[in-house]
Formats: sequence, C-alpha cells, structure tokens
Amino acid sequence: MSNIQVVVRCRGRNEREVKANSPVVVEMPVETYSVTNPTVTLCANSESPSHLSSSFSQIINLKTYSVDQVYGSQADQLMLFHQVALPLFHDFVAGYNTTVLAYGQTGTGKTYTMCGDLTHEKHGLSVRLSEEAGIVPRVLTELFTALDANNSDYSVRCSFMELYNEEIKDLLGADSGNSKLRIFDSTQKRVVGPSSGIVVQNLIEQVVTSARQAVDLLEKGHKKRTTASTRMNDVSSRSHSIFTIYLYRMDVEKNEMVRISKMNLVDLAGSENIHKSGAVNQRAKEAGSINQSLLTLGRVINCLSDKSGPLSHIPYRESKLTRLLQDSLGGNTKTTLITTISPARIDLDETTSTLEYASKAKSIQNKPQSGDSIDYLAKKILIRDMSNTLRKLQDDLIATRKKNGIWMDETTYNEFVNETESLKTQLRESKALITGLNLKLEKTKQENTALETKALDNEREKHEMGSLVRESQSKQRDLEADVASRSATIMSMSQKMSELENNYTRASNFLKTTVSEKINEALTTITGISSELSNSNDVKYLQQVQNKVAASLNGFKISLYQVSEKLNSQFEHALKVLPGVLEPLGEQVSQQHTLREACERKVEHQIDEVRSSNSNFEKYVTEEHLKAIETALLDSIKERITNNLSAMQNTITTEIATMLNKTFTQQQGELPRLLTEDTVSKVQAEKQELQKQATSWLARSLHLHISVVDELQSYGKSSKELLELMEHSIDSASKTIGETIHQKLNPQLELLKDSINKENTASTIEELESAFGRINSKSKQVQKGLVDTTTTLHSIQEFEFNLPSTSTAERVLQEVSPNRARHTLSSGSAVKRPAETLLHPLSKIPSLSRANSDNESVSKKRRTTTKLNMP
Ligand SMILES: Nc1ncnc2c1ncn2[C@@H]1O[C@H](COP(=O)(O)OP(=O)(O)OP(=O)(O)O)[C@@H](O)[C@H]1O
Repeated sequence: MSNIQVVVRCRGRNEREVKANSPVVVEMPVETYSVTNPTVTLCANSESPSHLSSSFSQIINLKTYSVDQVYGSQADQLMLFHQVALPLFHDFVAGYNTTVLAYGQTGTGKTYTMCGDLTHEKHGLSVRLSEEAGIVPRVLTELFTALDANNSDYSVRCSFMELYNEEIKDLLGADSGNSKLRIFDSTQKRVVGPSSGIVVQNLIEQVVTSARQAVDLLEKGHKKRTTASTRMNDVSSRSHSIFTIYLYRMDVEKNEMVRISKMNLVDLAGSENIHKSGAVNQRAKEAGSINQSLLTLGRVINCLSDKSGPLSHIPYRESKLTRLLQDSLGGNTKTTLITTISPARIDLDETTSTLEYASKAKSIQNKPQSGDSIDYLAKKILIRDMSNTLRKLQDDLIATRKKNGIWMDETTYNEFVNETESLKTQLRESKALITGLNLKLEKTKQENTALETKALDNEREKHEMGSLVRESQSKQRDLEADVASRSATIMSMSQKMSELENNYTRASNFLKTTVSEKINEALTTITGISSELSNSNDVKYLQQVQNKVAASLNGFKISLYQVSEKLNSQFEHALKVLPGVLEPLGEQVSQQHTLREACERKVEHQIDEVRSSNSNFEKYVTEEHLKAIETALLDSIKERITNNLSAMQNTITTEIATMLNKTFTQQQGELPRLLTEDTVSKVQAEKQELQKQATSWLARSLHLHISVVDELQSYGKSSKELLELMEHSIDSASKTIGETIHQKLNPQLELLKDSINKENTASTIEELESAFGRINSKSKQVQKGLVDTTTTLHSIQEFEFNLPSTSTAERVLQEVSPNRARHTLSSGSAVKRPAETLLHPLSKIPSLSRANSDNESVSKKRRTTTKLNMP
C-alpha cells in the first residue's frame, strides 16, 4: 500500500493579481522547495502570518495544510521534474504503473507544470528542451536516455487523449472521423498483470523510438487541445488531458510484445468560478462540465480518504474523468497529485478548496503492483544464458570422458578453430598495425629530431635576438639620454633666446628713442644754427651749414656703415663660434647681408638725393638776398632729410631687429649695447662739434658786429647821418629783398610747380606751399625787423649819443669764446664804452648795438663792407 503523494506548487502573483493589488495570503516555509516542513498556511489577513503572534493567528483563523512537498514561486521546472516526476519515472521503468496528476484552479500553472514550453532543438534522434519545459517532455527524453544507455530490448508507445465536455478525444488520431472512444475495465475480463485495469478502446497507441519522435508527438497532440482565452487565463485548457507512456518488452518465448507498465501524465482542466471567470455560453458550458467532473473527482477522493467506516462505494462511474483515473486513485498505481495554487487573496476561496482536496487526497491509499520488472527480465535472461553455457559444458564433459586427452565436441572444436583463426587474423592485423605504428614512430622521431634542431636554432636565434634587443635597448637609452640632454639644451637656448629677445627689444627701443632724440637734437641745433645764420646774413655760413649737414649725413652714414660692419663682423664671429647651431642660419645671414646692402644702397640713395637737393639748393645760394628763400628751402630739405632719416632710421632699426632676432644668440646682448654706445658717442661728438661750431659762429658774429660798430664809429658821423644811412640802407635792403623775392622766387616757384605737377604729389605741393608761406613770413619778419630797427633808431635820436662801452661785447665774448674775447680786447680795436650802454635799447640787438659808436676812424672801405653785410 502506498499513499498518494501530494505536492503543492504556488506560483508568484500574476499580472491580473498585481493589478488588482491583491495581497499574498499563502505562506510557505521557503520560496523554493521543502519536504522537511511541507506546509502551506493560508491567512485571510493581508499581513504575512509570520508577523503575527500565535495567539493573534488563532484569532484571525489561519489554516495550515500539511502535504508531502511544497514548492514556492522560485522553484523551477527542472526542480519539479527531479523531485516529483523522476521517482515516479523510476518506478515506471521498474514495472509500476504511475500517475502524475495536476489539479488546481484555472490559471494557477497546471499546464505549465505538466507540459510547459514544448519548443525544442533537434539533435539527431534526441532533443534539447527549453528550460521552461514541463514534466511530460522531460520524462520522454529521460526514458529514451535510460533505454539507450541500457541497450534494452523495449518498445515505447504513447497515447494522448482529452476529455472535453464528457467526450474523449484522441489527440493523436486523425483530425476528422475520430471513431467513438469507449472506456472499459479489463479486470472484468480477467486480464491479469500490468495490462489490467481501465482501457480506452480504439485509442491510438503510437510507437515512438526516439525522444525526438516522442516530443514531436506530444507537441502535435498538445496543439490539438481545446483551449480558450478566459478572464482568468489567456490560454485556458478547457479539457482534461491524459498523456500515457506505455513500456512494452518482447516476450521471446511467446514471441510477442508484453506491456510492462504505463505512466499517466494528467493535466486537469482548472476549477473555475464561472461568475469570476466571466464565462458565458460555450465557456459557461465548458466550465459547468469541468466543474461537474471535478466535483465527482472530489467525491471520489472524499470516499477514498474516508477512513471512518468500511470502504463504501466509490463513485468512479459518475464521470468519465473518475473512470479514467480509477487506477490512479485507490487503484494499483503509484500516484502523485500536484496541486497548483495562486498566492493572491482574490483566489483565496479556490485555493482553500484546492488545498482541502489535496489534504484529503493525501490520505488515499493505493495498492501498486509491479509488472515485469527490469530485474525480473534480467534474471530470466541470465538463467537462459546460464542454461546454454551449462549445456555446452556437459557436451564437452561427455566428449572428454569418451576419449582420453583434450577432447571436445565437434561444434566446440569448430568454434575453437574459428576463434583461433579469428585471433590469428586479429594478430596479423595487430602486427600490421604495429608495423604501421613503428613507421609512424620512426617518422615522428625524425620529425622530432628536426624539431629539436629547429628548437636549438630558435634558441640560438632567440639568444641573438635577446642580445640585439639588449643592444637596441641600450642604444635607445643612450638616444633617450641624448634627446633629453638636447631637449635641455634646446630649452636653455630657447630660454636664453627669449631673454636675448627681451634684451634686444629693450635695447632696440632704447636705440630707436635715443637715435630719434639725437637726430632731432641735431636737427634742432641745425635749425637753430640756420636761423642764427639767417640773422647773420652770412652766406658762407649757410654754405658751411650745408657742408656740415652733408658732413653730418656722411658721418651718420659712416656710423651706419661702421655699425653694419660691426654687425657683419659679429655675424661672422657668431657663425664661427656657433657653426653647428648657426649653420642653418647661414643662408638667412647672407640674406641679411643682402638686405643690409640693399638698406645701405637705399641710405646712399637717400643721401645722394639729399646731396642733389643740397646742390640744387647751392645754386640758389649765390646772392645774399636769396638767403630767405634758401632758408626756406633748407627748411624743406631739412624736413625731407628728417623724414628720410626717420624713415631710414625705422627701416634700419627694423632690419637690424629682424637680423638680430633671427641670427644672434649670445652676442645679441652685446650688439645693441655697442650700437647704442657707438651711435650715442657719434651723436654726442656730432652735437659737441655742432655746439662748438655754433659757439664759434656766434662768437664770429659778435665779433663782426663789434667790428661793424667799430667801423661805423670810425666814420665819425653824427647819429643823424648814421640813422639816415641806416634808414637808407634798410629801405634799399627792404626793396631789394622784395624785388629779389619776387624775381627769384617766382621762377623757382614755377619750376617747383612744374616739378610738382610732374610728380603729381599732393604732399609735395603742400610742402612747397608751406615753404613759400614760411619764406613770406620770413620776409615779413625781416621787414618788420627793419621797421623795428628804424623805430629803434628814431628813439635813439632822443638820447644823447654816446659810444657804447665794449664791456657788453666783451662779456658776451667772454661767455661764448674766452680766447676770441681776449684776442679782441688785446687787439686794441675795442674802445671803452660807458656802462649805461648795458641798459640801452640797442643792447638787445647785437648787430646794431654798436651802431651808436662815435668812433669815426673807420675807413670808407670797411663801412662799405659792413653795409653790404647788413641783412
Ligand atoms: N510556477 C510558475 N512559474 C511561472 N509561470 C507560471 C507558473 N505557473 C503558471 N505560470 C504561468 O501562468 C499562466 C497560466 O498557467 P497555466 O495555463 O499553466 O494555468 P492552468 O492552471 O493550466 O490554467 P487552466 O486550468 O485555465 O488551463 C501561464 O502563462 C503560465 O506560464
């Protein structure tokens, strides 16, 4: 006797239950699998029962059901197969009829547990199932694996039927023309053994020879099952299905197949609350039928589990389902009932009902009977083999007793001879094999030797490579060190370069400023001298000035030349000192040479231009009255020279800057200094020379004036006469100036205009116009000076005419030219003059301050000379 094994499988909440926010009311010891504490607790409260005290649990009426195994939501298909189906499978192979029965509310996982995912990969005759495959496909593959391993002489057949609306349908039969399937009880026909029990007449038992064939068959039949989408399950089975695997063996003696055992795999339709599932019409009829058969099943279970009295009538015949399951429930079958439940509170009623069924079924006792077990078969085969051997031995024994020596009967002898021949053949084959192997071995040895030689070569090459690598590594290190030192040198050089650049920029700026300043100073001095000269009416001085300007320009040119020479020598020196570094710059240096030469040529050209301007200018300086014009022109030339010089200066300094920037390294700091010092010293020397010259001019001028005065005095004329003479002289000078200006300037102006027109340069027009303006204003100034002089002379008349003392001139001379003053005084030409002359208005006009002298010892010739020299 053995009790029906009851298993509870509780899935997780499905989408519908989650949406309904229905809490979990089922608690299990673990979420996977438990046999040590196989209980299921139901709780009407939403709270988990474990959170409640035992006394409180009683208050809210919790119920705990004990079964044989419980599986939570985390138990997978493989686990179910191993724990639930595999033991029954072993019983089945051992000759027992077994049944796995899935029962539960609709949508709780019966079909999932029994069939699951039937998709599979085919590998020859076997298959690879999906992880979600259920019990039935796993049993089929396991069966063929076991049979193939034992090389057993067995036959496997399968049948697949469904019970839909109390109708049996063969799922392996043709789609149409299904002959009426009838249930009958073979025990009533006195069929004994495993084949006895409930039989479905005309149900196809399909022979399957491989797992692949069996799973394909299952899939085919499963697709034919009647399913429908309900509110509770998208693919709801609307029928009960029974997949049966039959195990047959060949009975050698009878020469026929004998059934040993069968395994029923039953997927019941789900119990259903019609109101809840919303079933109407066909679905409602299905649900009614399903519920009816399940109700009968419940009653059968109740009856079977009722141990209170003698075994009463079991209402198997009240439904086809109970009829079909008659063997499995209280019959000769080993049965396991898998009850599937939902954890959600909304399904609590159905879950309670299922668990009630389960706990009752647990007490049902079956009387399993073993059919033709494997052991039994093995023993029979063994006995048969042993009998054959014994018979042979007896024959040998008889033959030996009859004749002395080694005797054997003819059959044995023939077998022996055959065996010997076969062994000899095997030996020959083995020898040939050995020879072949020896050859192979020899060949392998040779290959080995070649490989060893190659390995040695490789080793040597490796060694050589290693030394090469080491060498290259050391070279690389040297190179890296070299690169690092070069980088450091480059870094320091670039640092020095930037320092030099800064120094040079400073020096260059300083140079620019200083040179500009110095040139401006020189020009200012020249201008001063020119104006002095314009006052002194000394054409020769003007010429001297021109010469001086030319000499200055020459000096400047020489300075530039010297500077450039120095630069040149510095370049050469730099190129000698740093050939490695400056070699690539050689080309640039030569370019700079070319540039410098071009620059020099430009400067020379400019100076030539200035010279030619000066020579043009000289042409005009033939008469004293042209002085004003000449002065203006000189101003213009000066301006041009200034412009040219500053342009030259800018060009030169820019060129020098570029040259120095590009070529100089260490010498850069020195050059600007040298250049600066040189230029500064030149300019200072020039300045000193000019100052000296100016002082000498001034002294000469004063001396001249004094001599004029002396001459005037030597005339011994009265002041009136002198005044008249002066007036006359001034008038005539004024007239002459006006005329000369008119006569000389106009043609010149015309000439200039022509040239301007030719040059078509607006700037030149402006330049000349401004020169003309300056000349005019100069002329006006001269005329005004004459008028002033006349006025002063008139005022002189009002004084008692006294000859001025020479002290003023002496003092001035003493200031500007001590030697000359001494000479003048010691020459005795000077006459003592009263001190008041210092306050006399004439003292403000050096050229006329001696006009009041009463010295009349001056010759007419001298007077004439003086007169001619008057401005
Ligand atoms: N343990 C489980 N793990 C994962 N999914 C499950 C589990 N049990 C059931 N399901 C899923 O729940 C759905 C319903 O399952 P199934 O069709 O097997 O229920 P059923 O009890 O056979 O219903 P019916 O009686 O209506 O045929 C299926 O999509 C199935 O994959």
